[in-house]
Amino acid sequence: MKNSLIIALDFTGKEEVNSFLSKFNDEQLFLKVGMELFYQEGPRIVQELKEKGHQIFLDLKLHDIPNTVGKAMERLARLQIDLVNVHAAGGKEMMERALAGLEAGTLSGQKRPHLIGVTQLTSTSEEQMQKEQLISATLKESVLQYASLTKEAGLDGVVCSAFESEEIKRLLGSEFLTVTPGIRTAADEQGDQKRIATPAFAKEAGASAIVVGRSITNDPNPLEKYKQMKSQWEGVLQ
Ligand SMILES: O=C(O)c1cc(=O)[nH]c(=O)n1[C@@H]1O[C@H](COP(=O)(O)O)[C@@H](O)[C@H]1O
Repeated sequence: MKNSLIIALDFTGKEEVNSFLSKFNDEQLFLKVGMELFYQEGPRIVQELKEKGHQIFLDLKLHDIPNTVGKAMERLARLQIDLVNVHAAGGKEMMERALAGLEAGTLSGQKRPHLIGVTQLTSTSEEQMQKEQLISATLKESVLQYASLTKEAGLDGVVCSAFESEEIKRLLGSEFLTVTPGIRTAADEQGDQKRIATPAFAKEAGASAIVVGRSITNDPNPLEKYKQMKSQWEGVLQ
């Protein structure tokens, strides 16, 4: 889990996924299955990717009443994924029930998937947060509050931007996971992301893992781009 570069498979379906992965010469990867792919293909896509030896971050960002999220997590645990998330905004009780559901659903002899809480989405700016969510704190304070709540609920870490990672680790300990999306190289398009950082910046900030989607998936040579970003993340000079 730690030090992983997780590729976001934000594709419309299995065919696109297979064509993308065929360029990686059987390399074992850490892959993120998100809403788009999961809603199209269902749990089977997770099983198929696991059978090929990949690790899976199932990014469904659950956010509902505690009972519903707890029961849903019990089902998701059966998929034997490596990492799964909820929205921290759902509250401490919801997160506690999510964890309990995940534990209840994990088969004996299997490892419980890591559970992390999404703080403020990397597509949210401070201005937007203050205006739309009526939060008068700074964005960093809001992320730290969600991170503390997530830790109190017993979760393994958070999703945040690279800009908040260092402080979260300082406050909540180096073992508390910070998974950071919104990763771009200097040449990449920002798209809808607001808090973007390079792989090297995320490494400096002590991030546990980075999540990269379009920078790799939209590149004409995804394998090369993956290797480039991975070596920047791992601190190898180009
Ligand atoms: O939970 C996530 O993975 C997530 C949280 C967040 O705050 N921001 C964020 O971008 N993500 C996901 O990370 C991926 C980023 O994709 P790119 O912007 O294309 O690199 C997408 O699949 C998002 O759903």
